[in-house]
Formats: sequence, C-alpha cells, structure tokens
Amino acid sequence: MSKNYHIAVLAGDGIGPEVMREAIKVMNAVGQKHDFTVTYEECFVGGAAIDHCGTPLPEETINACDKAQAILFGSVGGPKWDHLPHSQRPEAGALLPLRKRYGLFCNLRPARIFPGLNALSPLRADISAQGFDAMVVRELTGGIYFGTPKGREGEGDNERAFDTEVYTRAEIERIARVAFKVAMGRKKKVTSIDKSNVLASSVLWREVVMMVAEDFPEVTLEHLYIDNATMQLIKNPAQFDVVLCSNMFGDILSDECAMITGSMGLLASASLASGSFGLYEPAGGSAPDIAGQGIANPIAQILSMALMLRHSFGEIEAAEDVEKAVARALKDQIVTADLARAMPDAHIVNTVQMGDAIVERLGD
Ligand SMILES: NC(=O)C1=CN([C@@H]2O[C@H](COP(=O)(O)OP(=O)(O)OC[C@H]3O[C@@H](n4cnc5c(N)ncnc54)[C@H](O)[C@@H]3O)[C@@H](O)[C@H]2O)C=CC1
Ligand SMILES: CC(C)CC(=O)C(=O)O
Ligand SMILES: [Mg+2]
Repeated sequence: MSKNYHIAVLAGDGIGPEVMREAIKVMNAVGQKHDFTVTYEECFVGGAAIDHCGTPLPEETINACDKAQAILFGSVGGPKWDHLPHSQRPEAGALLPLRKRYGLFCNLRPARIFPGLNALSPLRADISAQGFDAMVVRELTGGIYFGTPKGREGEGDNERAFDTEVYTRAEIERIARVAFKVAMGRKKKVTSIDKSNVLASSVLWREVVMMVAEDFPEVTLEHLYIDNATMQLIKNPAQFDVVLCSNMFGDILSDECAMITGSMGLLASASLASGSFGLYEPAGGSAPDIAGQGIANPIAQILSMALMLRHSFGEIEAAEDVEKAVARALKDQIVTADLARAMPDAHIVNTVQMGDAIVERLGD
C-alpha cells in the first residue's frame, strides 16, 4: 500500500505562488514514481493573508500547520505591506513566528555550482572552476532577529531604535553540534563565522563552538570574522565546506552563496527542529521585481520540496530523483531568465516550462 504524507502549503506573496505550483507538480510526479502520495492544505500567509484575513498569520493557517507533518513555504513580503508597523508585516508577523512556534532552530542551506553552470558564477572563471559545494548551517530562532529589548522610542533628535543580539550557551551548542555532524558526512571542515573582535555574543559563540569541536576530532575547525568571510567567499569559495553562522550572519552569507552558484533562484533551505517536522522554503524572497511575469526560477522551491522528502519523510530515493532531474535539466542548458547570461546555447524557458522540464527528467 502506498504511503501518504500530509503537508501545509503556504505559498505567500510575489513569486511564491508561481514557484509553489511547480514544486507541487514535481512532488506529485515523483510521488507516483516512488509510490507515495502527498495531501496538502493550502493556507494564506504573509501579505496574502493580510489582504484576505487582516493578519499575516491567521489562526486557520496555524491550525493547518499544527496538523501537518511538514510545511512547504514560498516567500512573504513586498512593498505593498512595508508601510505597516514592523511586527504586523509579513516577515516579522508570520515567518519569524512560524520558525519560533515550531522550534526550527536549524536552517540548512546547501549551495553548490551545478554541472554546466560554471560560467554563470559572477566570479572569475578560474575561481569558479575550482568548484563550490558548501552547506550553510544557520541558527534560526535566536540572535538579533529575536532578541529583546527591541524597539523604538523617544522623539526628535533623541528618537532611537534598538535590537539586541542574544545567544545562550545552549542555543550555540545545539546548532554547533548539527554543523559538526553535517561536516562528518561531508569534507569534515567547519568554518564558524563570528565577530568576536567586537561582539560579546560572538565571544561566547566562538568559545562554545571550540568546546563542541573537542567532540569531533576528525573535523577541522576554522574561525572567520564575518567581514573576512564575505571576502573569502568571493576570493576562494572552494575552501568552504560547512559554514556555521548565527541567524543574521547566515542570512547575509547565504544570499552571497546563492549568487556564487548562479542565482538566488537556486538556493533551497530546510528549517528543522529536533524531530522530523520541518519548514522548507527557498532562501530568497518574494522577488517583487519579477513577480507576476511567469519568469521566476522554480528550482529553489523544487529543491526545498526535495529536502522535505529527505528530512521529514525519509524518502531519500525520491529526493535524489528530484535533485538529479534538476541537475539534468540544467546540464541540458534549460534555464529560466535569471540563469541565461553567459550561456549562448541556453534554452530560455518560463517558470512552468522549467517545472515541466524537471518532471520529464525524473527517473523511471
Ligand atoms: N523567506 C522569505 O519569505 C523572505 C522574504 N523576503 C522578502 O521578500 C521581499 C523582496 O526582498 P528582496 O530583498 O528583493 O530579496 P529577493 O530574494 O526577493 O530578491 C533579490 C533578487 O533575487 C531575485 N530572485 C529571487 N528569487 C528568485 C527566483 N526564484 N528566480 C529568479 N530571481 C529571483 C529577485 O528577482 C531579485 O532581483 C521583501 O519584502 C523581503 O522582506 C526576503 C527574503 C526571504
Ligand atoms: C524575514 C527574513 C529573516 C527572511 C530571510 O531573509 C531569510 O530567512 O533568509
Ligand atoms: Mg535572507
């Protein structure tokens, strides 16, 4: 008898619904081939939820997520909602509370240059030819995005606004342990990113990471300050394996990693807690500059769905099938507009055609 999984689908804003349709299409196709079905409940979130229900994270959406085995998330936000008070906007009012509610402290962002896409990296050809295959392990429920006090007060020249970067020893230790375990299955190197020359929270970060490293003697540990890390990623991306970051540093560095691979539209992510539940979403945002044109790259959403198959359902072969189909489509030079530069023989397709090309390349 075939297995059934139940998920909540929160497409959100901008390109979210466009790329989500393709991920669902690929998910249904790969399920047929690997003998499982996925039922899903579509819910409003973010700006779309504000427009339909008056709030970025409606009760019905929370209830649907509570009942689901995983959440497939698109992206939220856009200029339409930027006038709202910060806590009522799609990002701080929906996405961050979802991450917190489900304890999704661990954000995995795998970034690699796909075969055939070397020429697309904005780096010099000799640098990108050395390859890039990194895993950003980002702490996701602590740090400056969640720390208190946070706010705005006073008026005139004395008006001020403030955020607080806070990390407990336990929060650092649990994400560091994930990073070292991930490294054990890869090239056994962890680069920990901090700003311990300035920030007290980073001093603790470095101390705890060094303590955890003692339990993983086979793993090489390096520390980089965040400013140097942004530079090293451009200078020599091949030096990185697992990149261990706080919430904000990981947010920033992962966009840079995405671009080294060719486009923001390629970078998937898994947000995990300690069990099998997870939220899976592209690392990029709602891309208002291209939304509604049918040209967004659906690969980050499709690969996020593959991460869901792997981490939440243990459907490893199906996940690999999707990942290989994506790689085959790119190797065949079928690309959306964001990847079309420096590929004179590329077949430039729209979002739906990219999804079709991936479905056609799933294994038998
Ligand atoms: N997880 C989420 O829901 C996130 C939401 N946001 C929100 O998204 C909105 C836009 O943010 P931006 O800073 O512009 O970042 P963004 O990631 O949406 O876009 C940055 C650039 O990458 C391109 N891009 C992103 N995804 C793409 C795709 N799938 N295919 C082709 N090109 C793609 C965009 O066209 C744009 O040029 C904001 O409201 C922001 O707060 C931003 C990041 C994550
Ligand atoms: C709301 C933001 C923290 C989302 C984002 O930029 C990200 O998770 O990469
Ligand atoms: Mg980001």
